Amino acid sequence: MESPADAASTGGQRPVGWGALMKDPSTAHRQLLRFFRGFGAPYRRLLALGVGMRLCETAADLVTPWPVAAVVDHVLGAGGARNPLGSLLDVLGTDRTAMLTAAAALVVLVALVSAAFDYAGDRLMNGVGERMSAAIRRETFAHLQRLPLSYHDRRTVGGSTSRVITDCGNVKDGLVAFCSVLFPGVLSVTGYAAALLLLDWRFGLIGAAVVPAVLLLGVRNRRRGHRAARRRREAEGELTALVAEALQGIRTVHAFGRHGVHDRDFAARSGGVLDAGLEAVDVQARRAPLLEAVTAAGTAALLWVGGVGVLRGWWSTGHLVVAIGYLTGMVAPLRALSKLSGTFAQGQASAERIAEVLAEPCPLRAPVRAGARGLPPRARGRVDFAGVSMDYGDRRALHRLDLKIAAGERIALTGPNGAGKSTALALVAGLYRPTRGTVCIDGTATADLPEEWLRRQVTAVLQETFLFAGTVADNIRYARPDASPREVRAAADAALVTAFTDGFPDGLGTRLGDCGGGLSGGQRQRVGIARALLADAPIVLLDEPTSGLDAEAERQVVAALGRLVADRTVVMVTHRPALLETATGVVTLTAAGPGRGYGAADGR
Ligand SMILES: Nc1ncnc2c1ncn2[C@@H]1O[C@H](COP(=O)(O)OP(=O)(O)OP(=O)(O)O)[C@@H](O)[C@H]1O
Repeated sequence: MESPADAASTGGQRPVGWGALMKDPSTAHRQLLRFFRGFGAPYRRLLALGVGMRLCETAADLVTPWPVAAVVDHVLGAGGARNPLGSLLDVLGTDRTAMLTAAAALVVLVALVSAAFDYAGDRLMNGVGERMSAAIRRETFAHLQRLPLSYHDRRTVGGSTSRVITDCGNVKDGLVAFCSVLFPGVLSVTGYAAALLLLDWRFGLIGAAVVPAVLLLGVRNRRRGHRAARRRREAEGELTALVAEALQGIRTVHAFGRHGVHDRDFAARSGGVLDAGLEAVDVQARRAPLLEAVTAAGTAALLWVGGVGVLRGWWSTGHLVVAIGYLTGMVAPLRALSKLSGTFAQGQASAERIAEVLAEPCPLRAPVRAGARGLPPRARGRVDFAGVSMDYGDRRALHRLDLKIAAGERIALTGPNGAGKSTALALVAGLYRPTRGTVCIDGTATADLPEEWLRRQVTAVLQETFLFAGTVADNIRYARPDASPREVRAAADAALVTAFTDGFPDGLGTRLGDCGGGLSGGQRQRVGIARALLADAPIVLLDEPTSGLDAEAERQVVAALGRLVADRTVVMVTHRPALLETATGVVTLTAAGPGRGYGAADGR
């Protein structure tokens, strides 16, 4: 099966969406493993080496009780045979102190060997767990970023952040627990059970009875644990979304003094997290006493059977010591495994939430269509709307728009609020797909154009320019990361950015705060224009770039825009006369009446 990473990077659509996978929850975890298997593929060799280390560690652990048994049988004189180390001690003759010293040294040596393999196994396998989860996190973020705006319109920023950070973190915890506890634990248990069986079939039967009993306890309530973990993750995601929203709107919260409203919302949603958390704790806690009872019963049975066997001379005391050592060794990882059920339930719930994101079809990563190959590096700039309708869900934004814009024309779209002007711009940029009809650039539908090519042909200055934390120059260079400092400076000069940054001590190197804080509205717009100038695209979209500016700021922004729009196709949305004057034609989108959509009246 194609790995998620491959699927995403090649733009392949996965054969089955996660929604379909989840139809059968009983097999969901297996399907989930298959879904994520591709992330482990590059680490097969490391994993194989890690498995080898674990096998050696298990082998060393199996030797651990034998020196003790040899001491009991050969040094303390309990008598007995068939202890492979006993004959080794016999080499030392009758010097019991030397035998004791040798046995003690052997205990230390075996422990050291086991610890060394444990260390190497942990390094290798946990490293693979960490690397796999880092790859999953990278892929989730990369995929999420490229999902169409229609996906993001339906999600909160906090919710999506929580999937990339917290869910990927939980998957990492699950993977590391798998590598460092589950896998070595299963190896140890299997090794101890097999060794018990080899020691004597009666010991083996007791060991073999303990394993399924403990495993049954592990899977008991698994569904309940999984449901609780899933609910908890959903509630935590909502909580993150709530915090992100309140902090994004912190100025409004302060301005209206509505902290209490957000406190109450937060407390209500925290209640959901708490309930789910308590349920998960309950599921976990119920297992502990049952597990103790099963292991105590197993030990008691072994002690009784072993004791009877020693009394009747079937086995030596040393054999009983070894058998009890094996059973104790077997129970320890089982106990650790049962404590991990919460981590695994949480990891599975989070993996499902990540799989939901990765299973979202991503048209922006679709392979280049044959008809779109051989495009010129730069479009001429003709834009055609042919019978374009656009619905956001069941909300109609545009209805049958027909509009032809020749290369080099500067068309202003006007019309009442909600007439679909911004939607028309978004369609030219290929940010949405029209519900009906086509938007073409130089005769090719945007839906058929490669994403990268389209991005090079269209640039935009929006009502509010979003700036990232970093320097002013970084923000301008965002349009073309390989631009030289001279090109950045030229764009900044042309957009009248240097007119204000030259007054700052660090000039274009001035650092902006989070989300580009620290500049006025007009200054931000000029940085946006410099960015668009640097992109040097043949088609420029302007969405109310001067709204909200005072007369002086508007004059400067319009002057800067004059350089951006020269010799380019421009589609602008504006009501401001200063900008309208630069248009070569005006098209008014008119509401055709409630529920009947909108039409276009071409005012050219
Ligand atoms: N992301 C979205 N999700 C759902 N509905 C949307 C979305 N964007 C716009 N709409 C709806 O589509 C319709 C057209 O919106 P659009 O922003 O294109 O109009 P506009 O003419 O640019 O309005 P304005 O002049 O107020 O900016 C409106 O009814 C709006 O509520």
